[in-house]
Amino acid sequence: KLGMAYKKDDNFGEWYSEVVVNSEMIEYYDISGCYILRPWAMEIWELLKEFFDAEIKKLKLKPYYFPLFVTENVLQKEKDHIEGFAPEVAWVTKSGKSDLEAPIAIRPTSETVMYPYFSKWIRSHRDLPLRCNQWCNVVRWEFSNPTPFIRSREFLWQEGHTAFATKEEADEEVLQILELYRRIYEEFLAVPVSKGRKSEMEKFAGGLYTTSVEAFVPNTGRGIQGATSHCLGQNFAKMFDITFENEKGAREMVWQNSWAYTTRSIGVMVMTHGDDKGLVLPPRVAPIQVIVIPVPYKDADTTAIKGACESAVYTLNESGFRADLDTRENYSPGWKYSHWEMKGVPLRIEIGPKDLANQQVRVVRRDNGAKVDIPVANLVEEVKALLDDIQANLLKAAKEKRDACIEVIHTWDEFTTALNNKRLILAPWCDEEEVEKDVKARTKGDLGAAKTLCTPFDQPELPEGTLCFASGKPAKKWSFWGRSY
Ligand SMILES: O=C1CCCN[C@@H]1CCCn1cnc2cc(F)c(Cl)cc2c1=O
Ligand SMILES: [Mg+2]
Repeated sequence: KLGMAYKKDDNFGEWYSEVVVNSEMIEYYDISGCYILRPWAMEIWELLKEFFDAEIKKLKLKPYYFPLFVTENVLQKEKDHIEGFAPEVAWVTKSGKSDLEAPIAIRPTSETVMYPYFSKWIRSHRDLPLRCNQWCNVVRWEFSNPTPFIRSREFLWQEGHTAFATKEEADEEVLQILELYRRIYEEFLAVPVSKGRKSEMEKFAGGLYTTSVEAFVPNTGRGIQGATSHCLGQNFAKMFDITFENEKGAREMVWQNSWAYTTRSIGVMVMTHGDDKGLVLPPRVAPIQVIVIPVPYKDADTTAIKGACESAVYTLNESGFRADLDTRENYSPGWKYSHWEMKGVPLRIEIGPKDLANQQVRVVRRDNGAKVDIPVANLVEEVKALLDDIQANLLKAAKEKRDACIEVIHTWDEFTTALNNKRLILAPWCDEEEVEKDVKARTKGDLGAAKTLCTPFDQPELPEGTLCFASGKPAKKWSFWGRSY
């Protein structure tokens, strides 16, 4: 399929659906909220996983796989943290024609699946730290508008679950993982994110505190949680009796963390960089970084051109780049240019008779369309420089766009104006939950209410006497507010 029917700035929702399908990342499925992830998406997921898994292995995480299914009474074990979630739990009630004795839930997350065994495995301080990670799918039967990658009823994630003897160790790991999430977004997906702490109302109810990396989608003016790293304190240790005998022979409860990022990260990247020609891939997550296309001429030496293409691909692959060539006879070069632009391939190399004669290739950048002729002898170093520049350029452009959306406000009127202008709001807040609830109530509407996105670790100076924009009480911190996904 060539060309886009929708423009990003005219009809963002339709544009997004079209990009993820035309770039061959997603195939729609006949169950609402479920999507087929095709190679162009899975290869990106695998590149992210390769980085993240190697990094957590340096932190001594061990790979596990726990069952998909959890019994009702085990799932209900942690009532207060799941009471709000009950409607989204998917249940298996039959096998074949016969009813199951008791319904079995499909995991929406794995605390209740894992922690009874943490209790069994952890006896002594010598069993700590326990560091468990699994790469799996989870199911949450949500009803709000399903969106490929962003909000689906089944998604892929990694979930880390760790246990330590001391709070200090847990606190440290929360931030180590959060930094890895920042790197996933900024160094791989070229998406700027803000590290911060969730409010008491927005945090994971079963935990002690929640940190997150928050992204922003300028086209919709909505914040979006990129990944989350919780300190659970000793809450689950108490609930599941996860205790250990310390060096002095006394029994203590463990301190736990849990953290995750999901295939949502791919959707955020698509929304951030895509344009009206389709997907734009940051080189570090591009399944193909360079596509080489022969440009045959009527009486040109097509064999020699094809040979030049093959040797360019070979040289680039030998140098560690993901290069491929498109020698399909049944498509014109022009068709191929549009096709690979739609798929977001960072660099296109064209080789025609003139290029052959001059021992050069024509390189075209997907991010800004710039064309440059480079000598075959300099191919590897020039391609490396271009890919590095594209990676940096995409992050820089996205950061500038996100920063241009940030509006610092001080009063309620400024807040509502900024909200209606699809801004990412930075506001002084008294940090009272009642006020957060009040803002939600006062901004309710069909676009959804405003909420706190996070309190950024990087706090601007808060002058003495600054008042909360919503309550007029003394402000305690700057927080990001806005509508969200
Ligand atoms: O965010 C993470 C990181 C990885 C492990 N889990 C935590 C908390 C997950 C919260 N959460 C999120 N969604 C849920 C949906 C549900 F249906 C039920 Cl029963 C529970 C939950 C739930 O606890
Ligand atoms: Mg949810």
